[in-house]
Amino acid sequence: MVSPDNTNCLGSSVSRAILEQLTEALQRASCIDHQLARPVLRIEAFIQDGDDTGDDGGRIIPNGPTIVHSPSPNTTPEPERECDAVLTRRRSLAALRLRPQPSTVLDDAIDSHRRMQIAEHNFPKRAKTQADVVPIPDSSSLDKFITGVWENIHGGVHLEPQSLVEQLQLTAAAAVHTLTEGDGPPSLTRSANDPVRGPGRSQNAAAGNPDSFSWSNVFCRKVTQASRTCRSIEVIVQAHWVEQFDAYVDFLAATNPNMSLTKCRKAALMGACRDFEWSEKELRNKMAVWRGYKQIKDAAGWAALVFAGMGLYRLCKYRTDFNTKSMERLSAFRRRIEVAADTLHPSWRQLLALVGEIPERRFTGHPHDWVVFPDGSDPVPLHSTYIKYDPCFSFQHMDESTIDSRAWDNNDPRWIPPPSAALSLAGANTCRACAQSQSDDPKLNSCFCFPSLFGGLRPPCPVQVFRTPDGRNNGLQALVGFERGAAIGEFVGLVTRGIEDLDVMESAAVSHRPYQIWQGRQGNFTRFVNHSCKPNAQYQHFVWLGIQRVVLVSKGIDAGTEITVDYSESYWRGLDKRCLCGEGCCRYNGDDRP
Ligand SMILES: C[S@@+](CC[C@H](N)C(=O)[O-])C[C@H]1O[C@@H](n2cnc3c(N)ncnc32)[C@H](O)[C@@H]1O
Repeated sequence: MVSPDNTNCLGSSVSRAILEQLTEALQRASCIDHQLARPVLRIEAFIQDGDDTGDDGGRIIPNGPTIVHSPSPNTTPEPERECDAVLTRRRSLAALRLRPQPSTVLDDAIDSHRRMQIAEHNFPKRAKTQADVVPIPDSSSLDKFITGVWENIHGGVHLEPQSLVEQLQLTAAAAVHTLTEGDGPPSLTRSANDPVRGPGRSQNAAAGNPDSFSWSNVFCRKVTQASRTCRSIEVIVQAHWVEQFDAYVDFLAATNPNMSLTKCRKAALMGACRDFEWSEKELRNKMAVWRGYKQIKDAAGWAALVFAGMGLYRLCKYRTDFNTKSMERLSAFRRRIEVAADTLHPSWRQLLALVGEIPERRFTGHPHDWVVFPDGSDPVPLHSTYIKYDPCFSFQHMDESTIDSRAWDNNDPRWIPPPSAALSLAGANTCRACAQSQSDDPKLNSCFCFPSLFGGLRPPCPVQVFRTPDGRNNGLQALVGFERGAAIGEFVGLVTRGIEDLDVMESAAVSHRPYQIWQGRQGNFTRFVNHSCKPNAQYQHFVWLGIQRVVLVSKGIDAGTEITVDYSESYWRGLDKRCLCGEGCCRYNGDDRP
């Protein structure tokens, strides 16, 4: 506790220091009245634990005008004094400081590049981080592992065994060009001890030129892909080795009936140690992890191992989620992972030739040509799930809408004129949401409202068409989480008009020219999004290069949940169907519906 004397001392010290520090701070910040219309002075105060010697050695903390009650200065050597200064700051008894101006400019800049700025009434904004919000528990190691697999399959991983050979060739080419300058591919870097050019000439003369940069990009991509392929090969070979080890132990046991199983294992292990040239401890440690790889393979198949992310080693080393229930859960993903791997990476199975498996592709076509089952049953072809409704069912998957020429004479009804003279002066391809310029060329594009859809590559979306268990036929499931405000996909199909009594998206770029987007025969995965009275996504207009698009935007979706939207009142009105969303707030499940 602080004694009355000390309190008095502290009081006068505080007042004096406040005046001194305020004067100093206000002098330094004299520019305030030029920048602010109505400047307000804010002062923060805090009291911390500290010693109560009563010594009024007020010192200024370097990062703000502050008064601190601290021990008197000492005479220790420099380095120790520095430590002491840190200690002094930590042990401060009381302090006051001017509150820094919030950096609004910086915050705005970050926001505008990440998310579209949309009118409050219809855009799912990012969730606010509030202190009183109940924290979402971290997903389990197994969930993280599964998410990692989906991200790799739908991300930039390319598993081409051929890339290993290419890597060797490219590395050799680069090595040659590190020594000889001129013809062939440009070299990447020069070492400071370059034997040809001598020390001091560390930079490649060609560095910075576009050809060199482009070649460097390709080289880096190929080496990264080759390394990724090597990593996949490593884990499948190690999982396979554990199978070989177990088989050898069985062989020893069968051929040596007098040997106990433990002795057989030991014999096999010692033989392996000799060949690996590792100690028993080293091999045992490695084997424990490799056995984890084998268990993952047994449950979720080779594809889960091949496309595993960085979490695989951790999962297998610490085995936090290795129990029967988890492995059963994992096995429900086996076929689903295969569908995605086979359709998006048709040559991945070639890697399995290394472990004696027949690399035959099981699922062909488009990833959404298959309907998967959450319980892990075998996926079925998409058309088979519509035969009973439409014997002639067919569906063409496409990434861009097509214009029905009979309805629109190839004049895209989604075109909208620039909204104002000011914007048109800024450029016809200026984004209406972020005011940045839009281009399909990533080098020229500056609009990052929906970067996964517009202005760069459009990677495959991590979603699967799944069989609903409750009579809604198929639905769309998110394989990874989509944060609030993130684009899931564009609603694409046939841009037409005049369709009646079929599910269509009604829209209008200019009020007198309504159009419809019909997904009955062609479109993308958004065709499988069901209605919910408590949806986790919604459709949103977005103008890209002067053409109105309809974007499916997340309102916050967890991995593994069904993606739903609200079809709206006008869809259900007069329709001879009941809503099966199952939500407590369901508006269209009874006879009393409008
Ligand atoms: C755009 S499709 C959605 C995908 C559809 N479930 C399928 O298998 O093709 C719309 C149709 O799905 C069904 N549907 C979607 N949401 C539903 C819901 N909440 N309750 C009942 N049926 C629904 C209706 O048959 C509707 O006509």
